[in-house]
Amino acid sequence: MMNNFWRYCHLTLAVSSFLFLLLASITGAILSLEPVLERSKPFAAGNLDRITLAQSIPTLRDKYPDLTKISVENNQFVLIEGTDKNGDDLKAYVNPQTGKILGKPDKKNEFFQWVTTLHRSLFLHETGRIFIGITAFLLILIAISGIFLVIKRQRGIKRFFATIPNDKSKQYYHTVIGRLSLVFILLIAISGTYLSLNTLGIIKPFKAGVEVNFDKIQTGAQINLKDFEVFKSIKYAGVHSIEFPFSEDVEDYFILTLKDREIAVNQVTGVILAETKYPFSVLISDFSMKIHTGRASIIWSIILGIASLSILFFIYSGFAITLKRISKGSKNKYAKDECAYILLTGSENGSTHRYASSIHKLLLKQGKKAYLSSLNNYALYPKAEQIIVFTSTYGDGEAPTNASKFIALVKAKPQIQQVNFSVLGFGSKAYPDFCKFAFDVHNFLSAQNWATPLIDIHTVDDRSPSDLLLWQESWSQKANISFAEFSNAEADNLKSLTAFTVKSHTNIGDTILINLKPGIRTRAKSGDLLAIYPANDHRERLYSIGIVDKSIQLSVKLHENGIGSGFLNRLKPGERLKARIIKNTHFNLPAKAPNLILISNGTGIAPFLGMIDENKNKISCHLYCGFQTTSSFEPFKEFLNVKLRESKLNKLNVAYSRAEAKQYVSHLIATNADLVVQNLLSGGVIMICGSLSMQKDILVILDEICASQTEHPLSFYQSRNQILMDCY
Ligand SMILES: Cc1cc2nc3c(=O)[nH]c(=O)nc-3n(C[C@H](O)[C@H](O)[C@H](O)COP(=O)(O)O)c2cc1C
Repeated sequence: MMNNFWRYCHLTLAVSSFLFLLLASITGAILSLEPVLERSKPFAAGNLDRITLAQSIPTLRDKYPDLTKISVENNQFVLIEGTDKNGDDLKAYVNPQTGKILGKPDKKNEFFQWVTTLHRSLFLHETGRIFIGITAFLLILIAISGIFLVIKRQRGIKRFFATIPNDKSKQYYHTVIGRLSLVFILLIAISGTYLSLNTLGIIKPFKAGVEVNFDKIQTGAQINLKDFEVFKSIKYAGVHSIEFPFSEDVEDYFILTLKDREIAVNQVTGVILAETKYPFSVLISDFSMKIHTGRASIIWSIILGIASLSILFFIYSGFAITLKRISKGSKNKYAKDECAYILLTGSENGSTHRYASSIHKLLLKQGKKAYLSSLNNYALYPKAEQIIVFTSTYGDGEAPTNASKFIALVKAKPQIQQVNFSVLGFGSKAYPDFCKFAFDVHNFLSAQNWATPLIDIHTVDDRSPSDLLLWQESWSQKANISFAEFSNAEADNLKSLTAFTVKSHTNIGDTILINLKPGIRTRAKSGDLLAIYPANDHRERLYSIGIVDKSIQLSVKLHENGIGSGFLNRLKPGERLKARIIKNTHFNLPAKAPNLILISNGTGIAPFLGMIDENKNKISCHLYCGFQTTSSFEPFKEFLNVKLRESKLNKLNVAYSRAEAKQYVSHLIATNADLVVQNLLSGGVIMICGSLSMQKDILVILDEICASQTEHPLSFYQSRNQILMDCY
């Protein structure tokens, strides 16, 4: 919520000041060149922090007796004014130690003068200055809201400069360049605002000047200027200007305008006649001027120029990001009340919405009545058969802005009729809470009595084509929607087939166990999927595989009239099968898990057989599997007993739903809550494979265990890859 607040502030301020900001930053970038060009002139005296007035004034006076003023300008230019020996006006830059003339001041560059006026007042005098002042103030607020957005995005101030995953998006560059330049922009904005307050008279200007008490001026023997104590103690670097006495009369005196005070000095005795220290406001004005104009140093003026240019980039990228967000809205052909397919999206920057939109188009092309909207527009859908949620995750595993109210809306308005749902989460594993909001939505919908999962939740890491393909495959099978006309070039490339040889084929009851010899170049892991095309057409069937003794093992339940299981059932040893492996990386044996709990029902045990066989490090591994009868467990019994003896499996727990105690695997989990807690708290992994209804029951139990016995909800562990699921 806070994130939205800062985002809306940032956007509103940027929109309201956009034109003036554009002008101010273009002119600011141009003006930052002025000090650089000035500095290139050969008038700099150098070493002004070492030369005292006592070392300089006698020499200059000697050389130029009618000197009236010395000014120290930016870039260490020392300007003298007065009249020369011929009585002509003298105005020149000099070396203060030798008096050598280094050059004459040029007329101020007309172009820079023009740009300066535009920058300060837009040629609108007082009105323009007010607009520019307000713009500078808004820029302070934009920079502050930007800083808060970066802190929020980076999950804390300490991680302000931590790496941001580079997805090459405008948002990435907006943030990365932003955090480098925000502090400089803030300084430009604060100093600009202060200067505006000064010129507009809102901060009362300080009346400079020293008041000399003429009655107290004393005369005496003329002391040489080089011996004036006050001149000895003041260096050029601390001087703005020195006004010389008008005549030799003792009542005329030197006026020294220094960085922090003004003093009057007796021209005969060298005594300080009066001194006025500047108030803090003058020092701040002076500092603001330096900061804002870049006159303090050439490096600073270059930084200012870059910061001004970065504002132009922010204006461009900020508006591009906003336009992308706004353009997410698409027109629906059918009203929500007449649609069977409801596609709801949670998307901050539009990529998730674009993918959902392409699925929407696919459905419309196939004559389906489909409706696309954002999760926050959730409503009652009287004709809905399926709700498909496509959502990204933001912040600390939070909902994107257009999905923040979804869960509350569903609670308030449950659907009347039974609806199937599926959730596709978009996220990035670069964040600790991978797809957390998608898990939250999936778990929440699973617990609604009107909602039944059509397929298991799927996640997409950094828009991975293979992850998308995996979802497409699963969803298209269950929803009976062909993706043949769905254009996704990268995904299509993954579709080439390989030949596998059948090594063994065993039927035990209604279970078929098949071992396939992989091709030389086949790379497969337990938990990956094997896609087969039983009718040699677009119809595809997917089976979870286990790798046992280097061969691919399938455990398939034979269904009456099942085209996939029927086809596999007819295979004979030695025959070749054309199929392809689909990587299912989210369901492979985790490399670093300290312990494992494997939960399956029916042939969902298939990938676990491979994983147990792969458990060469003998990490603690508990298997909970559910079967209908003791005979359906028979095909796996011997293999698992061997693994128990080899210590690759620590404990085997079997539940029979139609024999013995008539239990489901979920009952076994409920009675072993302590093991679940131990596993989760020690960073272990729980893997679930089998039917969606079993998954639903298990998730309810895990949710209760997490809520009552750990500090975090279930989705916390899901988003940290501690709960891995592959159900169908
Ligand atoms: C500021 C920020 C925070 C993010 N936080 C997460 C996160 O906590 N978990 C996650 O899985 N992905 C996170 N992501 C990645 C996005 O969810 C991912 O890039 C997604 O594809 C963006 O989809 P969208 O363009 O529809 O918003 C984050 C991205 C950004 C820019």
